[in-house]
Amino acid sequence: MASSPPDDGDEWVDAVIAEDLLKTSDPIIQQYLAGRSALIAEEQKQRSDYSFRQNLSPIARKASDIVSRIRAEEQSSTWTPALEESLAIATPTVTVHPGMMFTLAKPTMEATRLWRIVRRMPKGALLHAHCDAMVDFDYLLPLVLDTPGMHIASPTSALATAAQRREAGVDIRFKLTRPGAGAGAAIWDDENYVPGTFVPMAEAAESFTPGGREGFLSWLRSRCVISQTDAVEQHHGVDEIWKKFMGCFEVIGSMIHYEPIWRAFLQRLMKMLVADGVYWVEVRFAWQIDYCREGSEEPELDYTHMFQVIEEEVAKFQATKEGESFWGLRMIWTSLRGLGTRPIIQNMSDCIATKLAFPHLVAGYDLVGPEDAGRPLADLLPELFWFRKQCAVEGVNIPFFFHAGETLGDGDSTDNNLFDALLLGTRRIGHAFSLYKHPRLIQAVKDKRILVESCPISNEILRLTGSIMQHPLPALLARGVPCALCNDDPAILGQDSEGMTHDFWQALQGWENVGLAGLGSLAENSVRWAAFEDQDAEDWLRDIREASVGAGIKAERLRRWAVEWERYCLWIVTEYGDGEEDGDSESK
Ligand SMILES: O=c1[nH]cnc2c1ncn2[C@@H]1O[C@H](CO)[C@@H](O)[C@H]1O
Repeated sequence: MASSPPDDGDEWVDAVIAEDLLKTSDPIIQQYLAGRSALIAEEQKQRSDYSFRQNLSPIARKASDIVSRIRAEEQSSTWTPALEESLAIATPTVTVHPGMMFTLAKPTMEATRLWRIVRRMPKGALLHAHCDAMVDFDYLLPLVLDTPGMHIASPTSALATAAQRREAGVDIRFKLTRPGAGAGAAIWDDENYVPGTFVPMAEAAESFTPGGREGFLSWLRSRCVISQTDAVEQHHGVDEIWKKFMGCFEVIGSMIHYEPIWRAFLQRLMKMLVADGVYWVEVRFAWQIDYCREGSEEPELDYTHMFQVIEEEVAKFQATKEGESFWGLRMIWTSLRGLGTRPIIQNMSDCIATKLAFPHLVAGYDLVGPEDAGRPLADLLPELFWFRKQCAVEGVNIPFFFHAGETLGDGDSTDNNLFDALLLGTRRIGHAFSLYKHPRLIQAVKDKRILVESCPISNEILRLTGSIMQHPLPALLARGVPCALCNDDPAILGQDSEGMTHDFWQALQGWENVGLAGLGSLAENSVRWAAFEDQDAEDWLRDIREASVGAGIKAERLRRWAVEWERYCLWIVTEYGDGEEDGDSESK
């Protein structure tokens, strides 16, 4: 073949082309294209969002086409190679992955039309998120600082040098003691601070250098979040980022285990979720019993008060105008998987005791912490069988909602957690990042109607994937696995907001096959697989199977969600429709 393009001036070349080349309208090419479309359509039938897509109303179809058009426009106007390259030049230590890294894309993303559209979407239920990491620090840290009686200590050293401020332990708690004036500054002073001494937090903040209160808040924030720099320096690897991540939990955990803060925390969480179109949340939490009531520095002996407060605050929120549409909140009890047998059994007992006292607030049980660091589920079998037996003895039903396969491994013990999660009867799987490598398991997950709680931004920040485009969720959706999107640890990992808009947005802009209908299906799944009430395995599966035509609470909420979805699609059409879309096309 000639390597140079035909010269425009050479008329004979055009003549040869006109003579020899088939036109797109020629039957052979038309036949080819028909076969091609049929093959694509055939494959799309296997998708888990296929039937949702098929059943779109005319308005939803039109909204979906509008969103696809806007997506394509922004793809070519905003998400250009030039933008990627300008970021690569500005940050030479960063590897620019196709699809862009989340924290680099975030400010641009939040200014798009697609953002405004996704923000408004009724997202249903948030099924996978860790309590301490759910409320934004711009709200939380000033609140903690301004709560009377809050003190700060470092158990390891003063917080004088940059290294100490970066690495030393930080403990923030309510204390009755009132040391003499000026004691707050001692924590910044290597000479005079006795490690472990609690000093008044407000005083410490005022005497912080540089910057006083503002400087203090920004330092404290840096101890609670994975910074953009931490997130993009991927050459540091999974273990390094997990070390930073665990350090954040230690700082945050200490400060929210105090009644007034816990109450405000819950209100903020629910308010921000509703504002993001999330009506229901299942919160995983791993608190030791170090929670204190207002005015007390003596930790409670059990979880009763903490759960009492949850009950009160949910009811209080639901009684407000804002909270009218909030369906509620339940907890998924979690133990730290890395602990030994004794503390895990103790924690399981606490779980059962709390379940007996607050059956409606404890939805299930899970194990958390860095999965690659162990212990794997296979190693935890004695504890898990004990738990099951003990639940039976006590007459409670606490189903499993296991994390599994949050790993890059293939056939290692973390990857194999997927087999155990399935065999142990998990109702959903948290992450299931490595599931796409397991054809037999995928079949079983579908047969048993297990939902995958996928957390794409979390997986990216914790270094399992370089960008949304490398994430395996599309492989699961294409194979028909039911999935929901979740935000995992949004306050720590960089979404910086309680809602799920960032994760939904990433899925929409990242994956051509998803589209508005795909997002709708993921949201509908979150409602369909929510644990609204205690159910035995049979009733749980029946409600998932019957979905909105069932008779129970789940069916009723699915119908309510569907009404919101239609209203939302109508809003898209009214706001962004320009008459070009006719709603007849194959919707994505
Ligand atoms: O994505 C995750 N996988 C496993 N464990 C996690 C993840 N995110 C947070 N935690 C763990 O949950 C506890 C707080 O509930 C923390 O110990 C944290 O390490």
